[in-house]
Amino acid sequence: MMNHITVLGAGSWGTALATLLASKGLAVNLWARDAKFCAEIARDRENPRYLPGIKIPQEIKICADLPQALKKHQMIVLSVPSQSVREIAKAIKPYLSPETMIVNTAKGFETETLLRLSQVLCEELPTYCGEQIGVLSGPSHAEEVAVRLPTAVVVAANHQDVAETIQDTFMTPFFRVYTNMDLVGVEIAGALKNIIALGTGISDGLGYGDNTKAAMITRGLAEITRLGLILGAEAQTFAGLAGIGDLVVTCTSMHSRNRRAGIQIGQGHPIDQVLSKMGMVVEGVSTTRAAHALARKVGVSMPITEETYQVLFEGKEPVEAVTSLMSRCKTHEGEKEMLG
Ligand SMILES: NC(=O)C1=CN([C@@H]2O[C@H](COP(=O)(O)OP(=O)(O)OC[C@H]3O[C@@H](n4cnc5c(N)ncnc54)[C@H](O)[C@@H]3O)[C@@H](O)[C@H]2O)C=CC1
Ligand SMILES: O=C(CO)COP(=O)(O)O
Repeated sequence: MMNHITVLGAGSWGTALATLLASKGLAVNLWARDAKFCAEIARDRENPRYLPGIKIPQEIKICADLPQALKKHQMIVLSVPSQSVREIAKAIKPYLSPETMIVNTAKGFETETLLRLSQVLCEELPTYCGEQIGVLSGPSHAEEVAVRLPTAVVVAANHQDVAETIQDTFMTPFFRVYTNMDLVGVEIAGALKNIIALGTGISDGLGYGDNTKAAMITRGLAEITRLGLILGAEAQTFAGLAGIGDLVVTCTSMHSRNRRAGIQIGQGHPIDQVLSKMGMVVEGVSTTRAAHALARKVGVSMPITEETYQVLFEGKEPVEAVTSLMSRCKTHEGEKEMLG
């Protein structure tokens, strides 16, 4: 277990995780880049923009000064959007100690390079690659973790002892952490479920029903698994918390920003307006772009991702996207479909 933790990013997830870690009696620093915002949440002990109604314990030190936030740390938790992970990795490099453990909690790919986020961290922080980097994923909306509703997640790393150290650090009576050695699968599952949540939201926004939602989740899992297997993931991971677990919660919960954005897009609101009004990161948008490119690169069929891409980036009407999905050539379920 690690006792001194710095959480980088005071959005919904960083704030919830800092609160969870502090509830265990750990020494927690919470960093955000905006000094005025930091001063406000330090004064009010609440983060009204990203996690309203949740009291931030006095014990958490909140600051906008990165060297100060990292002065005494054993573990760094990254809770910034996926497209900022490289920038943050560069910024923290001078302040790391040889023992620093890094836990990424963002879900996505870097769109420019199509890399998984642990690969981005490995590029920027090669000394820490392998033995000191882990990933926390699984069905865990910040709003529910912050009020201590029972939650189960998964931590993945290349080494079991790294995963277990992170597991011990985060585990509480209301936050159950499993380990998983399939880092590739856990990262791919956590990133891609956001595309399906956008698509399911669009279907809800169009007024379609529970049958449609179930179809989206199930066929979504099939295409996530298909891409994952080609990229080296293990099939079993997609049946676990990072796979079907996170897919179910994100496609059905009103806490999900991806689902909520999808609903508004399905209702016909302009995409730019929907995203700017959300005021929080909707990771599925950049992940759709990345997965679309990855699927083409490796030659994998991802029909829901393709149609979500068409709606988000090519101006296709949501209702036409559903028609395209329903009128695809007939096919079959099962092991064979995983090959193509
Ligand atoms: N909110 C949730 O329930 C969960 C979120 N996640 C993942 O955690 C990541 C962060 O999500 P949220 O906290 O929900 O997002 P958010 O939109 O609530 O907050 C993001 C925070 O990161 C900050 N930020 C953005 N770019 C930055 C940069 N370059 N440097 C420093 N700070 C920067 C923003 O100012 C904001 O405070 C995402 O990848 C998300 O998928 C994972 C599990 C649960
Ligand atoms: O990853 C999440 C829950 O596990 C959060 O999903 P949203 O980003 O869609 O809110």
